[in-house]
Amino acid sequence: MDHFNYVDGLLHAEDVPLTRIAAEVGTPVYVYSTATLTRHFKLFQEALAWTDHLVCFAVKSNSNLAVLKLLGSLGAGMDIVSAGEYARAKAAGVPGERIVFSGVGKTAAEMRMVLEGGIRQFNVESEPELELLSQVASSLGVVAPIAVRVNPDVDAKTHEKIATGKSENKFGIPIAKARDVYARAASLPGIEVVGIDMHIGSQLTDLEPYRQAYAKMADLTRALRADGHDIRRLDMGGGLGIPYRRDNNAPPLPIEYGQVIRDAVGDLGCEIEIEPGRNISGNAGILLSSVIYLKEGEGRDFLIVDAAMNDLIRPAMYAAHHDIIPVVESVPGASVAPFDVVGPVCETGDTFEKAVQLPALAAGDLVAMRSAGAYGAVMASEYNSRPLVPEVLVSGDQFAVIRPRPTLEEMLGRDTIPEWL
Ligand SMILES: Cc1ncc(COP(=O)(O)O)c(C=O)c1O
Ligand SMILES: N[C@@H](CCCC[NH3+])C(=O)O
Repeated sequence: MDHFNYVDGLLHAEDVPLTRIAAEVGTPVYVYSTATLTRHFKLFQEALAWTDHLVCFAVKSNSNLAVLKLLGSLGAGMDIVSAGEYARAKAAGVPGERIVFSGVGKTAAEMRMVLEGGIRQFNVESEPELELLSQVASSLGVVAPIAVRVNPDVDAKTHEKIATGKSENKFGIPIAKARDVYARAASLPGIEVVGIDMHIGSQLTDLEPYRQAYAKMADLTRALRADGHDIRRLDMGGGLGIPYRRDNNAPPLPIEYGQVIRDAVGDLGCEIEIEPGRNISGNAGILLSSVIYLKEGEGRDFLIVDAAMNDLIRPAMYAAHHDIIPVVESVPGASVAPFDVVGPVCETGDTFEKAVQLPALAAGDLVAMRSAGAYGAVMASEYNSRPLVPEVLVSGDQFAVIRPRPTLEEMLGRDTIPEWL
């Protein structure tokens, strides 16, 4: 359930008609709902209510400070993968003890920064990273709490570019090596083992891969405890999928996912961490866009809109589907026709979807691309020198611009021309 609905034939974000946002902010623009973000976050809290837990929002999915502030104020922790995301989480008021640091390529500078600023745990992804972290922590005279990210060699059954739990993927330490790596970790200065971490992929629509992975995690917990390690936290990763189409079978709910976790590791007495991103932010956002032209092609008609692949790259990058709907609801029974919905960028790949059934639209009419709150704005660029797409947050009948559209002057002002040219 989200909070983007037709009211009297006009698409609203909560109580705000999208026409109002388009008129005041212009298009293209991302629009997020505080009510949906809040609801989705709370569903995860409820799913883990049976135990001590921390829901760490995956900042990569939507890193706007206002979004982080909202979730942080509800009690969310943050899963971060860079110094930039750490700085954002802190700027949004999230304390270090609620931030976990994931990623295969953490640098010494990043380690230093988070050790000085406060961090709940490093999810260590390789032996060289472990050695470097030990050196950095020792040089600062502090102890780095760690979980080792273990690669369980499980097929997450998702798009190959976002599956992370197979042995051929770059992530984590092979599970067969885990006991050796933990032994090494325990022997290193500046390192304290606190738990185990896994993350097998994104947009999972089946719980079975989780079951397989978490069963391996339970076995590993017992083995590591037998080896003398104090495993007290289990980070189960993120990845629970969302419905991108209104009409298909919905993926499992957070409550069902929470039950899978409970069945697998509930008897171990560990604190549970999870790292959902898309499931919280994805359906909490839409990309609002205006029609520029209707163009008749040979055998097909194009709807040329003012959003493009630089604003929402998922269709071009993963052949991903986003429902595209008119902001003025089509009257039941009115004629619809197929349109290829495309942006202005100079690539054929700049196609949101082919043959979308839409009512007759004219230049200036608004459309919304749904399910765009995750991996939308965060993956936007200024390709074709198009200004970075702005973002708006709605709450009830009010809205605020939470990232303004840069002016052309601001964009030009970021480059410098060397004086010797
Ligand atoms: C380590 C880690 N945690 C959490 C996530 C969040 O994934 P999702 O947005 O699919 O929940 C990701 C991305 O797949 C990730 O790499
Ligand atoms: N960017 C991807 C998800 C990546 C998940 C990163 N861990 C997407 O849009 O589906």
